[in-house]
Amino acid sequence: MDIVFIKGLRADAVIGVCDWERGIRQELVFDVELGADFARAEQTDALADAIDYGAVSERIKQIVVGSQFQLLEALAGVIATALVDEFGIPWFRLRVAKPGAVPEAQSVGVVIERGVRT
Ligand SMILES: Nc1nc2c(c(=O)[nH]1)N=C([C@H](O)[C@@H](O)CO)CN2
Repeated sequence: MDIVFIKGLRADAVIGVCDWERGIRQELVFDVELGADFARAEQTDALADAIDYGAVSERIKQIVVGSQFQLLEALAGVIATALVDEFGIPWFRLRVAKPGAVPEAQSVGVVIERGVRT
């Protein structure tokens, strides 16, 4: 399987379970690996035959800035649904980091993986 990746995509959201988090926006950082088969894009050299990392990035940002979840898991789940339903991606791994949530940690967050990696 080939991979299209997005690393360090930043977007802010209302996110968190604590009262103080409900009234602020916090920056989240996304790393995404998208499974692909490059065979057709290699032949045609056409973006239409590739997973457009720009379009995927824009969609993730759009979801994030409009969201108000408590848990990172819930936000990741909505993004996962979009990756499957709107982009038809057969396998992906999505990491959502919330820097600063645990001051003693460099970063914390969640990783979800969906689909079958071939
Ligand atoms: N698995 C998770 N654990 C925690 C989350 C979360 O979204 N997923 N969130 C929090 C708080 O919002 C924290 O970031 C601030 O106190 C704690 N644990």
